[in-house]
Amino acid sequence: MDLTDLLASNLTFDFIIVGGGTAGNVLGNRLSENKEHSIVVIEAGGSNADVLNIIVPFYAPRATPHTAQDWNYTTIPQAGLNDRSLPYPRGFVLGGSSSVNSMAYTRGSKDDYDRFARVSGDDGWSWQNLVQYMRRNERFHPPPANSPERFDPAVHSLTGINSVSLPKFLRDSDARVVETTSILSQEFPFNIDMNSGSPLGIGWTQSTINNGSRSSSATSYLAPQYITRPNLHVVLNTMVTRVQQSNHSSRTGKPIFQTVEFAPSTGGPNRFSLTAKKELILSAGSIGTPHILMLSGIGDSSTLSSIGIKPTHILPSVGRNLIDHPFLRLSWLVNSTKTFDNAERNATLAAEEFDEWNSTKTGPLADSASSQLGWLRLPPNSSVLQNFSDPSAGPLSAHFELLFANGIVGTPPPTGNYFTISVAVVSPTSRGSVTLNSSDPFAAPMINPNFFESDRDLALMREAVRTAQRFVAAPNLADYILSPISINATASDAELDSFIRQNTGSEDHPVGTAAMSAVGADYGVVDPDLTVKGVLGLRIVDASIFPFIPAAHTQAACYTVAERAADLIKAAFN
Ligand SMILES: Cc1cc2nc3c(=O)[nH]c(=O)nc-3n(C[C@H](O)[C@H](O)[C@H](O)COP(=O)(O)OP(=O)(O)OC[C@H]3O[C@@H](n4cnc5c(N)ncnc54)[C@H](O)[C@@H]3O)c2cc1C
Repeated sequence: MDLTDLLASNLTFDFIIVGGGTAGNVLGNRLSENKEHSIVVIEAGGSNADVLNIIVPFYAPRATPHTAQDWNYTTIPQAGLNDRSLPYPRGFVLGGSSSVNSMAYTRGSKDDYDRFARVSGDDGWSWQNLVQYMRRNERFHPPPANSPERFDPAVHSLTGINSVSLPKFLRDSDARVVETTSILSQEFPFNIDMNSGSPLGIGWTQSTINNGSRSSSATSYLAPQYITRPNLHVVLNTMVTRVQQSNHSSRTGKPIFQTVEFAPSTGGPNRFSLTAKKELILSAGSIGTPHILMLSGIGDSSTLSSIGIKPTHILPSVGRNLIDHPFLRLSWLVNSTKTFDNAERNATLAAEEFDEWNSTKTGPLADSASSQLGWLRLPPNSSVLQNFSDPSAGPLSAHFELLFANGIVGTPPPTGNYFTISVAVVSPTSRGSVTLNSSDPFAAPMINPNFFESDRDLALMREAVRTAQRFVAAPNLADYILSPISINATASDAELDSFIRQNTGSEDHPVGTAAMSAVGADYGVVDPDLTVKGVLGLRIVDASIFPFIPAAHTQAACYTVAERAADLIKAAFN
């Protein structure tokens, strides 16, 4: 429904969920399992249906940035990146970032979740206790029985809601990458299944793809059999402008924040409001959630007062602790004509590929761009680890990631064929922020991922690049790799640092801006049950609550958090 339908309906709701994104739609689905509970999900963006750049897996890089499905944010100038500002995509559409992301589905390591449990003091966030929720999320589509060993069946669930699958269309670089894992097995071991809790090594990418089309929280958790539930309502094109105190508890005196104020996403002066009968849940993501909290006066009181927002509840951690993965693409000219650069330059070939996808949901467009991922740690004797303490969650967590692709992701140069290894620092120590310079809810917040604030992250990125350069120097790739188009393996550290600062962007994984901490901690925004500290009626369920960033792409963790949160909410209102 749209806002007009909602206003005309006079409906009331037990649960109001702000943001129909990755986490929000999990909650919409799970909470509406109880027919007695009425739910509304309020989403700022529009429908995901019929948007080809969302549906066709290989078109994912076209879904953002700077599109109608993107919030079109830009970071503030990054001191660590030669003062460049970066595009900072977030899904502005039903399904949120799960509708526009690159679909890699990586849970992360046991250590990542055990650190969540340690810092929150709640063992429910440990790997062992979360596996059941990972399995509720995942509906794995095993490849045909005769395909080569590319996954461990024991790791996967066939009965969850969100489709996950392995690449179906084999690309020219696939066999070369896998062969290198046996030729250089010491440094680049093959990992049969990176979702086992022990991700280290190189293995096949698992992606949120359902028979050749994207699986997002909108296509899975809001599939027709769920969205037609009479107690589940989804309102599109409606921007939540703040949350408001509706009452206070006569028993504890604590303020109750169960009212939400909203407006058409197109803007204008009109404001409407609804009060949840049971709970208001923010699932607006790592940028949207702290933005709404601060607009509501929940945050650091002096900063809020300085931009004319009346503080309503003091929680200085709101918007702090922004953590993201710095990301850099490296490409090499190769001695092969079978890369996906060809179709980017040849309209006839591109049309043929689209026709194949359109008629059978197969072919090169039915998979994402990256068929293998690698999760690697520095060797224990690395000088980086001698100069800095280990920033990872533990010995099972990677320091950096390699993403392999059979061509240039995006627009290639006019001639040549390419192989790409993108690299990312996945155990970063830099911390950034989301702040406001305006009380106008339609003004973008100031986003500062603060890349390379920490020298340790720059040192890790340097090692990641050197590692990718060693990978392409493998003897089996000698007649394949011709020359680097980005940076030479002979570059000095200073030259490499300068290249990194000039070319690094975001892997689009912001987390941590409304972080969970232990009950009674003097920092953090939510308690381990994800309720906002010091108030009643308000909970946060999205990537903003992560206290640390997993050494992984972040959607699987986000789905997992939302699945557990649904159980916590059900338990609280049973
Ligand atoms: C381009 C891109 C590529 C990525 N690639 C991968 C990948 O390959 N693998 C992976 O695991 N992760 C990837 N990620 C990250 C992953 O998608 C996110 O971590 C995850 O989806 C975040 O989920 P969320 O629920 O926290 O937020 P979102 O899914 O972003 O949901 C937030 C929702 O809230 C809505 N909203 C925000 N503010 C308001 C408001 N004021 N009123 C109403 N609605 C509002 C938004 O429109 C959105 O729908 C990528 C992200 C992007 C953007």
